[in-house]
Amino acid sequence: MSRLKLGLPSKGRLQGQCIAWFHDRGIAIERSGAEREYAGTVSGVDGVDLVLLSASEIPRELAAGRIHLGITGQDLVHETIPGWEGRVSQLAALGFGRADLVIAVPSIWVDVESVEDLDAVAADFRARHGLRLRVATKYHHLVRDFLRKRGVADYRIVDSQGATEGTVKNLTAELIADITSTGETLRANHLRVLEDGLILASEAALFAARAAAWGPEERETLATLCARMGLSEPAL
Ligand SMILES: Nc1ncnc2c1ncn2[C@@H]1O[C@H](COP(=O)(O)OP(=O)(O)OP(=O)(O)O)[C@@H](O)[C@H]1O
Ligand SMILES: O=P(O)(O)OC[C@H]1O[C@H](OP(=O)(O)OP(=O)(O)O)[C@H](O)[C@@H]1O
Repeated sequence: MSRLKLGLPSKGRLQGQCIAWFHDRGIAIERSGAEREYAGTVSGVDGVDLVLLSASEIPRELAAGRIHLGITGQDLVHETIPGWEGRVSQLAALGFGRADLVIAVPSIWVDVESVEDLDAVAADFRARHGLRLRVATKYHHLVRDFLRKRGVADYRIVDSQGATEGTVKNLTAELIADITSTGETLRANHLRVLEDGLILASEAALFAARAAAWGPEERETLATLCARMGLSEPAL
């Protein structure tokens, strides 16, 4: 029998919340093997194989159709899959893993309150230093789209895959775009979110891959899963 591949985060807070979400719907996800072994089983529904992946790899696996279903953050799907709506279908937003992708500037930039103000800062920075403002982020596509729509063009992206809030202090960027939830990391690093600097309010969501091999058996398993989860079946 062809089996449906379900991709879940391999560790961290998202994994625990995913397992709890399925548990509440009568589906048991159990890690198997050694504590650190990335293997597990799904029971309570037939025909599902578990694939444990880094949250940031799940969008790529969905886009390629190597997994049929996957749970990860909307921010990662929107960032990683160009034209994501054509390649995956969001079955449900799950209400956990909430975080905001925001643009934040040094708190001491008292005159910079909005994205519009950034344009003036960028022009000033260019005039004084002959350089473009540097925005540190791992969300290159989402940040570019957001700033383009708001008419900010005189900047450059500096890639930062972690500890992004530290880049301003380390003088590798003038401002940042990153995920925040409590805001503590921003505050601790003397950064302030622009008043209209929310790029995306993200949460974890269940996605189905359009490119996956949806044979009759996988479709039947999907129908069973959707019924169990109280979701309508996606058109794939
Ligand atoms: N406070 C938070 N900090 C970071 N990510 C958060 C937070 N709250 C929710 N998230 C979400 O969790 C997801 C990232 O999860 P995680 O940190 O496990 O992924 P990752 O960094 O790709 O993991 P890995 O280190 O395995 O590659 C993103 O979708 C993000 O929006
Ligand atoms: O608003 P807060 O509650 O302070 O949370 C936000 C921070 O948490 C995340 O980092 P994480 O610890 O996941 O590590 P990362 O730098 O590798 O993303 C995120 O990148 C922020 O730095």
